[in-house]
Amino acid sequence: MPCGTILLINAWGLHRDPKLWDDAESFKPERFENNGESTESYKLIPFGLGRRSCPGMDLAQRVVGLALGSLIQCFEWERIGEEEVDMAEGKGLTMPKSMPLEAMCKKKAIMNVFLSETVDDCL
Ligand code: HEM
Repeated sequence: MPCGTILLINAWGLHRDPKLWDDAESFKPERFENNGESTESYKLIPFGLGRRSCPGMDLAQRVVGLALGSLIQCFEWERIGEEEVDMAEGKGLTMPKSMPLEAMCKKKAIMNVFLSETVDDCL
């Protein structure tokens, strides 16, 4: 390979390779349970690897977990109809959904306490 060649890693392909993953296309968060202790972690590179990997990785992982956890804890979520959510990928570097996600959410009882306390605190 000539000196100065720019090499791009196909993370999309790597993350779906059936030679690397058991049941590669399925959502199985439990497969990462022991991630920190295993060399398996090098198969998952959403933040890149090495000297130029994402410096915001720790922040992003905390914020995404916190935001997702809050949405699940504070709201009941439902599909808008009987059909499964269409997870087809659209075009683009950031893997947008081809169909926008539409869902219904209803605040859980815990939110009444939270909101009334917040309002009371402001008065
Ligand atoms: C889910 C959220 C995020 C993802 C998936 C992500 C992913 C990435 C990836 C794949 C790279 C390129 C790494 C490489 O070239 O090998 C990168 C670079 C970078 N990211 Fe992130 N990132 C995220 C959030 C953030 C946040 C929150 C910050 C800052 C607060 C950040 C700052 C940067 C910077 C400055 C670079 C360039 C690093 C360099 O070129 O040396 N990122 N990110």
